[in-house]
Parts: sequence; C-alpha cells; structure tokens
Amino acid sequence: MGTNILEIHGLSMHYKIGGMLLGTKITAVDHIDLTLPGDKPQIMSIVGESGCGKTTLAKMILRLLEPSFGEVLIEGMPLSFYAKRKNKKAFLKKVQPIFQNPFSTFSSRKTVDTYLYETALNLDVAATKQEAKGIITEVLKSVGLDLANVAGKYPNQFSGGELQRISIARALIPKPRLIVADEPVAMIDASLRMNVVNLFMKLKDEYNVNFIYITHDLSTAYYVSDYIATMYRGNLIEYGKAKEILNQPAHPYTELLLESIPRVGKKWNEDMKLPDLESKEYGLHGCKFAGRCVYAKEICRSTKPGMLQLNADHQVLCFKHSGYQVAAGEANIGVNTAATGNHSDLSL
Ligand SMILES: Nc1ncnc2c1ncn2[C@@H]1O[C@H](COP(=O)(O)OP(=O)(O)OP(=O)(O)O)[C@@H](O)[C@H]1O
Repeated sequence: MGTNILEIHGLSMHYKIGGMLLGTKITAVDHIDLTLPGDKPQIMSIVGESGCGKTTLAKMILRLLEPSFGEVLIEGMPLSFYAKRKNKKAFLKKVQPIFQNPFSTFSSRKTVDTYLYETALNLDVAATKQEAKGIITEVLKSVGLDLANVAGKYPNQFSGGELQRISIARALIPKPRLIVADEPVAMIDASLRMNVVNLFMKLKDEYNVNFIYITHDLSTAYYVSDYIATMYRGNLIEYGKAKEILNQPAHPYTELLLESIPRVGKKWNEDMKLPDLESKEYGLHGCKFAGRCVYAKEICRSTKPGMLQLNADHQVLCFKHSGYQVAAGEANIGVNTAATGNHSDLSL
C-alpha cells in the first residue's frame, strides 16, 4: 500500500460576507475529511452544483487559499511545509493546476511555447533550452499536438480545446504527482469535452499522475472517475469508489444527480428547484439537503449528521443509513433532545 496521495483532515473555509458589523459568515467548506489512496494513479472527481464549495476546496489544495481550519497532506507532507519560500518550487513539481479558462491562463501578448519553456527551465526540469525542447515535444505529443505547429503562436491562434490541451501539456512538464483541474471542460465545446476527459484517463497511467477533476458535468465525471466526492452546501455528503457510487448511491442527493445524467455535457437538471435560498441552506442546523430530501425526518432538520462508513470504499453523510440514529461520536455534539422531538432513543 503506497502513501496516500491526498489526505484532507477537518478542512473548513469560512468567508465573511458584508461589513464587519452587519456581515454574515458562510461556511463554504465545512469540516471535510477525505483520503485518496496512492497505490495506483487515480482520478477523483469532485461534483456538486454551483456554489457547493468545489472551487474553494480546490484552491485550498492548490495553496491558493489558506484554510480557516484543518490541513491538507500531499503524499504525507502537510501543505504548511511548502509555505516556506525555498519549498515553493517543490510544491509546483508535485502539484499542478489546470484552470477553467485557458485563455486567461496564457497572456495574449506572449507566445504559448514561451510558457512551456519557462515552466521547464524555472522548475529545473531542464538545464538548457535544448533539453527543454525535448521535454516540451514529448508532453505536447502526449496531448496530441506537435511543437512545430504550436511554436511562435499566440493564444488567440488556437481553439479553446487546443489551448486547454496545451495547459495540460504544461502541467505535465514537471511530471507532477497530482493535477488539480477546476472545471477544465466548462469553456470547451460540448462535442470536444470527451477528448479532454479521455486524455486524463490516458495520461494518468502514462505519467503515473493523479487527477482531481472538479466539475458540474456529471456525465464526464461518472465516466472518468475512480473515486467520486459529492459536495452539497460546503459538506462532503458522499465519497467513495466511483463504481460503487454509480451502482449504489447512498445519499438521496447523489441519487438525484445520477437520475439527471442522460447524456454527455448535461449539467444540472433545470427541474431541480431549490426550496430554500442558497445562503439559508448554508445556515441550516441539520442536514443541508433536508429541505429537498424526500426521506427527511425531524432529526435531519435538527441535527447535523456525521460521516458514516458504509464499507472500506464508501462513506455517506446521511441519517437514513443509520436508521435515523445519531452515529456515536459522529454527529455534532450538543444535540438538543428537545429539538429532536420523538427521537428520545438517540444513541449518542
Ligand atoms: N471570496 C469569497 N468571498 C465570499 N464568499 C465566497 C467567496 N468565494 C466563494 N464564496 C462563496 O462560497 C460558496 C462556495 O463557492 P465556490 O466557488 O467554492 O463553489 P463552487 O462549487 O466552486 O461553485 P461554481 O461551480 O459556481 O464555481 C458560494 O456560496 C460562494 O458564493
């Protein structure tokens, strides 16, 4: 068993909205624990609708945001290690980002191959420009492009799909252990999305690299993933092996999501209406999904569920699986039995 590629412990992010006095606090990521095993390269998708906290989680993994609480470890090393100036390069050699809009990744005034050479030389992957050229040729070939056709061109001379493939090639230059791709197909023509997603599957073995694929695009997520993490209003509500989640979704929200993926490129089912305002749901005391859940009982509204381990590869944040009992040491402490109504038999 290899070292876990990613471990997340009690990770939270609070944002303040509004002024110092009248402002409110939003918990965009709420005490998330998650482990991605490192025995073989994996693709883990983080799925959830707009505003559920996916980007905030990704930014914390990429060290672009400092968590309010908790920690992230990459191959056993806490991110705090990379905060030291001398270790910043080491982080970029291990973890690389791919962003949603490839046109904002590259400046319109610089040729894209300049970026590729800079990455190879600045991260000490190559000692000379000639050596860098060999590496760049190889990574571009891996994403189906030829250096001769890329060299000397500016971003606006490429399509979105081509430019995103160049971003992927650039991320591969240091042969990282983890690539965090935040909505990498969102700005690409629907017909080309599968090309990019298929590339992830090919590259994970070719480069022995793990991917975190953040997306609204459920069909590609379920197609490409080894692991799936579903988020809802800042909570990780289900996590586990993709096959198991596809065959036996345990959370009512994941069930709903699976019902809504008839075709590639499908986003969220427009019929899925929110009964509560988003910010109101964030502030709910119990399960954030209770207002939309057909199985919800009183306990779901009054008490925050704890993560329940269904088996070694599957966990869920839902009372349904514990027969609406509070799991010992899991649910939030200080459960008000009066608030839980007739659930006086709760085993805390
Ligand atoms: N800098 C910020 N200040 C205040 N609130 C923020 C900030 N960034 C994000 N939020 C809020 O935190 C919540 C989670 O946002 P986040 O962007 O992480 O979600 P997301 O799932 O990535 O959404 P999307 O798919 O639309 O990008 C949202 O309610 C959002 O409005």
